[in-house]
Amino acid sequence: MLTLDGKVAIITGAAMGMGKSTAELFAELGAKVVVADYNEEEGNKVVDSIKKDGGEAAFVKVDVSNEEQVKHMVQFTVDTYGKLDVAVNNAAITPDDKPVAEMDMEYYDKLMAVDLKGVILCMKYELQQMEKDGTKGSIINTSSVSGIRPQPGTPAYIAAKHAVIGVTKSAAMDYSPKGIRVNSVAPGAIDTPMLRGALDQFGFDPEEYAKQLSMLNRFAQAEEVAQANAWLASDLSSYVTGTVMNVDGGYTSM
Ligand SMILES: NC(=O)C1=CN([C@@H]2O[C@H](COP(=O)(O)OP(=O)(O)OC[C@H]3O[C@@H](n4cnc5c(N)ncnc54)[C@H](O)[C@@H]3O)[C@@H](O)[C@H]2O)C=CC1
Ligand SMILES: CC(=O)C(C)=O
Repeated sequence: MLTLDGKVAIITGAAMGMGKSTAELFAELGAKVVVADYNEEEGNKVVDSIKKDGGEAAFVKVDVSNEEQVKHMVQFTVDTYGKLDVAVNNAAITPDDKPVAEMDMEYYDKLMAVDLKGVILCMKYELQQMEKDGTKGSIINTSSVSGIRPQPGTPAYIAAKHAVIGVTKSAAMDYSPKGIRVNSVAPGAIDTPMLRGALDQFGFDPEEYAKQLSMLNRFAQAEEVAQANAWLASDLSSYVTGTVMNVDGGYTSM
């Protein structure tokens, strides 16, 4: 049976979207959850709702692009729940919206700092903690179908999401001998505030876009990505490391 009973998990970007659904599902499956986000108000609402449903959760404010704050996030987790077993490095900002020759380099720097450096910083301190404690943990980094099969006009996001897959494989290679598994998840079109924002930005019709981006002809709900995260976090995936799990309704096979 899939259970996260007894595990302590950090989920970044857990105030909204897939991070929120992942935090809620992990708590339902028995994990103690650290909801990590820079949106304090929404993050605390997620904690309150988990606690109301009988789960265990705590909020920590973090900007994942800030090394000191990421270090604090991991220390907070250990101070609050005594250890760290699982991390879902999911926080990211919205894709850019112009081809390379028109790139806004200020937004490029901002996006890279959150969507790539943020994932690396989180792994750095999570791995240090797991190594120190001898924990055979599981780390899941959120990439995207954009890390495999690019969409037009989003070069910075595509670069970051490809690199998330690369750095996941690098960490898997270095830390699997210690029993720490590192995988990435590549969501397709998932109905979250980020996707709705991107559709607005490009003026795409949601119904048409869903058909183009999925064999199933629909957007996924955030819970459907949370389910993949839960499996990778659990002992049921004990022989899986260094992989990319596509949760995209078949898009990358179309
Ligand atoms: N929605 C979609 O269709 C897809 C999303 N993704 C990826 O899935 C992940 C989650 O995306 P969504 O749930 O759609 O996004 P969302 O925009 O709904 O939620 C992102 C969360 O990250 C937080 N966040 C942003 N920057 C942060 C920072 N610097 N430090 C801490 N927290 C920060 C936000 O406050 C928010 O709670 C992201 O990595 C995204 O790139 C990948 C493929 C498709
Ligand atoms: C937001 C995102 O990652 C998409 C639409 O690929």
